[in-house]
Amino acid sequence: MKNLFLRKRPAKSQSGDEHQQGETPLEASTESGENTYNNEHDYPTSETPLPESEIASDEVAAAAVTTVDEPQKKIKPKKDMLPPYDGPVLEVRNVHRSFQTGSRIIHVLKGIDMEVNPQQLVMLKGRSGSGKTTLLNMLGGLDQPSSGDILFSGQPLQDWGDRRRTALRRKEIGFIFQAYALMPLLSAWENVELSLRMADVPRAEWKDRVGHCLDLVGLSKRVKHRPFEMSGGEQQRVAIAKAIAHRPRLLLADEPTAELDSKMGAQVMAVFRNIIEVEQVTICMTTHDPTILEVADHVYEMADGRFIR
Ligand SMILES: Nc1ncnc2c1ncn2[C@@H]1O[C@H](COP(=O)(O)OP(=O)(O)OP(=O)(O)O)[C@@H](O)[C@H]1O
Repeated sequence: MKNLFLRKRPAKSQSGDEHQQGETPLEASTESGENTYNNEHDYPTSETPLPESEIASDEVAAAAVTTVDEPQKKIKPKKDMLPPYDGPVLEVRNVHRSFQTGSRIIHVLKGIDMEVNPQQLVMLKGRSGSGKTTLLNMLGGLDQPSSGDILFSGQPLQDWGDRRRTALRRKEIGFIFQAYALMPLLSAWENVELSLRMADVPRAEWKDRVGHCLDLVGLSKRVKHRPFEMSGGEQQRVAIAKAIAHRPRLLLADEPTAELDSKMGAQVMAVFRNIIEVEQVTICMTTHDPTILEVADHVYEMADGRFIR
């Protein structure tokens, strides 16, 4: 596959080795045809490309999936659930996870240590069954370690009750899945709006926020499409808009490009880099795909429940 990413950043392994970087322009196309829908939600939709300093080449400018009509605004993450904290978004210390199936105990995670810093794109790679999803579930408070600590913005999640962890997930974390997880009967706009409803964002803010998020992922002209009327890449970009709508600090993505071809996968990764800048979000994702690793700031490689690099 060609190198297709919008920005060039060194990817570091846990040992600090830097991956070799080449020219990595985003491939010059979008996967969908002309828009046939009008914007009935009355929000801005003109298509000024990213500033020149933000793009790698004219080819990229032609392809930019992240079009905006105003200089992009930096949006500060909410601080309502957590006190201000300058340290890592995630600190994982000697985490183990075992499951009991019948009389058997399966030791899946065997002493994980990691750190995810603000506005980083961190990838977990490894073979099927190595423990990536198990770890990701714990990072998002969906599961608890058998032992060890996970700190979210300095707060020990294991000391929190279920209700507080659920509130944290709703307000501070966005989830993206391999299979998009969109509501099939709702339009792109309504899917993103649903996320704001779930996070108790005041209704008065919905219109601007939904428009902004769909604009950020390059779908301002597809707001009325329902999932089955969109390509896989477009559906995943709606899922990203949905995941960031409530301004989470952390985005967790489980194999977000696994169902996509290389071009659409590259567009998704370009969107990830853009939302890190604009929304100041931090992203941790799993992948099998070696071709997307170079867009990461840091890569952790897992084998049999441990990091090997
Ligand atoms: N709830 C559970 N009960 C028993 N075993 C489990 C449970 N969850 C995960 N496992 C086991 O833990 C191991 C790691 O699973 P996990 O899904 O984390 O791997 P993965 O690296 O994400 O794989 P893939 O890339 O295929 O998604 C597997 O052997 C799996 O069967």
